[in-house]
Amino acid sequence: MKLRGLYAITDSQLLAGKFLPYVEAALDGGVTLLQYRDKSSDEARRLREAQALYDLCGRYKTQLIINDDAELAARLGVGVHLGQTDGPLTPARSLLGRQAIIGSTCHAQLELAEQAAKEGASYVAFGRFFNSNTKPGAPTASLELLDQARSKLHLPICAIGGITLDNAAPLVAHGVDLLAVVHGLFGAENTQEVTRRARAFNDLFKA
Ligand SMILES: Cc1ncc(COP(=O)(O)OP(=O)(O)O)c(N)n1
Ligand SMILES: Cc1ncsc1CCOP(=O)(O)O
Ligand SMILES: [Mg+2]
Repeated sequence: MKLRGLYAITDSQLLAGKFLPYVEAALDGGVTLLQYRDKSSDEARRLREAQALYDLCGRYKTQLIINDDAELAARLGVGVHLGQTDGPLTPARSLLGRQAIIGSTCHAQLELAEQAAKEGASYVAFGRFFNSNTKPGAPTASLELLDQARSKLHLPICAIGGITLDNAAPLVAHGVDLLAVVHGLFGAENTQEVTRRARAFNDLFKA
């Protein structure tokens, strides 16, 4: 499966009280990957919500990715996204199998991406590219880094951090395969606007 297009990421605070309708609206507009990102330690809620997303993704033929938690991903039989402090990639690959999508945060460092590629990552993620409400302190990455990554890596490249419809086009022009978005997608006033934004993000890959 080609990893290219919109990568929607949930946010428990932003989506409080409208979690499933907003996610479904995004899937309706077209989502290549959906990441369940919940930084709480409420395991029961995490399992319940991840299961609900799994069911929804099944209906829309979208791939679900769990942030941080390879055990939960294994329980559901889906992919995982691992940051630099979320545990090593190799055991996660053994746990989840050859087919599973495993993503790796590489901040703004090409060396981290090369290492992740060696360890069997399915995609590498750079960012943040812009000011982010969700993770203001994330290290900043540049378009030049994307150019270097594109020429050195043979893996899908994901960009993250403050991405909106107004600033995403240059990222795609510099070789990004996946646009990972929280606020720029789910910070919308209503579900119709979420769907419109999802479609518009995907259209950037057709230009
Ligand atoms: C697609 C994607 N890219 C980067 C991240 C950030 O992961 P990490 O650095 O582990 O930070 P948290 O998201 O866990 O706070 C991501 N989640 N998804
Ligand atoms: C998880 C993460 N990692 C780097 S920036 C970021 C947050 C992305 O959210 P937003 O699209 O709202 O900036
Ligand atoms: Mg993490």
